[in-house]
Amino acid sequence: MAATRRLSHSVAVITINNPPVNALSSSVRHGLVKEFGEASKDPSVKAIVLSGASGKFSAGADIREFSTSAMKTVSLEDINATIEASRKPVVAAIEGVALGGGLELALACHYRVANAQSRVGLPEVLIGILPAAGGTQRLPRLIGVPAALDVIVRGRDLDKRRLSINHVPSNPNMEYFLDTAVEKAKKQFRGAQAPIACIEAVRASVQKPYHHGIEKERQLFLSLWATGQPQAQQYAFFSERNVGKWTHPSGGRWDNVKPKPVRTAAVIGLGTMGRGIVTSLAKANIPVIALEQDAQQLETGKKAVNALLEREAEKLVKQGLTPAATLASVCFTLDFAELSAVDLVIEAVYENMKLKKEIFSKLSSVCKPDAFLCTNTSGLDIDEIASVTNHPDLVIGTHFFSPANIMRLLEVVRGHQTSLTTIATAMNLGKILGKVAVLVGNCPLFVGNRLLGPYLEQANYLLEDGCYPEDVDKVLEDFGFAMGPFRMMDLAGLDVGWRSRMEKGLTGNKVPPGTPARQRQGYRYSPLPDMLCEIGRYGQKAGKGWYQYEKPGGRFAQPDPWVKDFLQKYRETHQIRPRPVNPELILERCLYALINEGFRVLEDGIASGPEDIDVIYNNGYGFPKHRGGIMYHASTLGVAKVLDVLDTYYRENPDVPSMKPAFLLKKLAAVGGPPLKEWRTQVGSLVNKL
Ligand SMILES: CCCCCCC/C=C/C(=O)SCCNC(=O)CCNC(=O)[C@H](O)C(C)(C)COP(=O)(O)OP(=O)(O)OC[C@H]1O[C@@H](n2cnc3c(N)ncnc32)[C@H](O)[C@@H]1OP(=O)(O)O
Repeated sequence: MAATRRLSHSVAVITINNPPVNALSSSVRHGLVKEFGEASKDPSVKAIVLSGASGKFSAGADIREFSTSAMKTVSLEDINATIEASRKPVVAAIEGVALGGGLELALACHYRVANAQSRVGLPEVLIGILPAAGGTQRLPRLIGVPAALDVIVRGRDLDKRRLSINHVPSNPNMEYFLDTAVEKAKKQFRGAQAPIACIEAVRASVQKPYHHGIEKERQLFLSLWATGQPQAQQYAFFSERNVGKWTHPSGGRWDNVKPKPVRTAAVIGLGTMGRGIVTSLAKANIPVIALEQDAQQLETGKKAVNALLEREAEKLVKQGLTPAATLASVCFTLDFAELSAVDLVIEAVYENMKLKKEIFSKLSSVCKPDAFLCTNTSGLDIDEIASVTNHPDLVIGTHFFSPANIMRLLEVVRGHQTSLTTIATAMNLGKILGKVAVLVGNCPLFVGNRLLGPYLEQANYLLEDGCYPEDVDKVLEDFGFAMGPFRMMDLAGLDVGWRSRMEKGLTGNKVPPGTPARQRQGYRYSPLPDMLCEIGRYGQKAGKGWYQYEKPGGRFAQPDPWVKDFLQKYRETHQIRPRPVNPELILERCLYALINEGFRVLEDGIASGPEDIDVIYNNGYGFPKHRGGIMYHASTLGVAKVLDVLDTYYRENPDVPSMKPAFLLKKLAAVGGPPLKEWRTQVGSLVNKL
């Protein structure tokens, strides 16, 4: 786990060797103590170099050990203290990664050298903890408080050049500076405790001698652990890695099916989604052909892609990296024939089945027979789209999230006939594009958007019952959501859902005459969002929706007196007596609607496990990672409690079927609420509908 070799007789090189990332597991720490002790004692050793095997210094503490007794064995900070106190010079030779405890180890050394490609940072905050092996104490001493806060509280990588050009800044108003940082972190990280603990630990580095600071750092770590947030965030971390290990009921898996290379790709449609997808492919150095239907749209799309690539390039230059993607790797065309040789096509036109089928039928005739055909639909039937092609086995859904060049999530949707190679290729493409790809089954709206339905439904009912958009949004944002449901609807555009409801005959002229305004097929229905769309209040892009904005496309949502008046009149018209709804109830209704649909997705076999749902909702819909995910949160609430609340609500509101407790939820409660990692087994015994 750690071994020593000698250079020039007098230099001992201690190398950490714990594949795949040289995590500082208990065995590594023991190895370091032994090797370092021997090198220190050996009079022929004049200097010690610490390094990592396979081109990686260390990715830090072994996160899997945090909840185990292995943490109680030799502590990293004790090792760091020993290294720092060494009379022989100790040099950290950094390659690859020096993250978290890895960097803290390097900070304890007397000197650090790093190659230009190495990633150096303290990302502990991203898994709910703080750098508690001296990082919050040593880094401010090395680079000053403002720069250290930036690295520690945001979990950012350290900019290597900044270290050399920065002189340690003195700040006459340090307390004010730190208090402001706390306020900012509270707003930015919405309920996450780790960033605040990081700032408090750095505060201790300023106020107290080193050993007091270290003690404060340790206390903060322990109290953070007691909040449960680190466990939740670490579950989210590993879930993101586990979803890559996809399995298929036929026995195909991530490790026994080989993806095909994607050397060239094409994107159909240069709207918002298409532009982002083209940029994403270009960034990954995949030459791409972008196709539009008329010259003007092609030109507009080209300008937009250029602007996105320029922005991406600026970001890289700021990080000291050389941008590889340029407009030169994108070819723009109006001609389908130019797609004849590409390995993979991603269709990204608007959500219309007829149009998508026309395109796929055309692609099937112009593309080479083994080209993979992907659709960026956000919820249409993959099998129906595949049915018009000659090779339905090569058709798959690749649901990107907007902006597609930034958002990390990719839902990979398999149809009934999608081949294993097609799945492997799409999942691998996700990885190449730097996304977290999650394999899901084919059902209306797939996983993420399907979950959104009952959640937004409850949010709308809350307005009917007496709340205002800002009340509901505040509760969910305080819980930690990046955005409440009404701000989110305004951002996405209310017309998207409206058009889909019109197509389904839920609103507009297809609704049978005499249908009550607040009912569809005997169930409760809220026409509120339809009414907003009918008068052009589409949300942010229109300058008004559930909120008002400074201008069309403006970003600052302000509560709108018009909406208040509109809701009051609506309640009067429908003789609804508004009643106060307390924040706990708002949270419960929205959250439990989400959770219940999550259980249904699981029992339908659409997601293969709770982690898949959590990764999708965390990365695509702004669920707070410090709460692990929807399903993880349900497991911490306890399935019995979730069932009880849903049962009560559904008994009182039998006209809201989305709140009828899911069968799987009842089953889990009946078997005593097993831990989340056992839920997959319970689902396995239900019918797999894929
Ligand atoms: C009073 C108490 C005192 C306690 C003091 C503790 C102070 C120190 C704390 C820490 O150091 S916490 C850890 C901080 N480090 C990180 O958060 C880094 C996390 N890892 C990554 O960001 C990435 O994995 C990477 C290192 C950049 C490599 O990325 P890459 O894309 O190349 O590979 P991955 O698929 O992400 O990972 C490969 C493999 O390795 C596992 N893994 C990664 N890091 C860790 C880790 N720190 N501990 C345990 N395991 C780790 C990862 O899960 C993958 O495993 P498999 O999925 O292949 O099984």
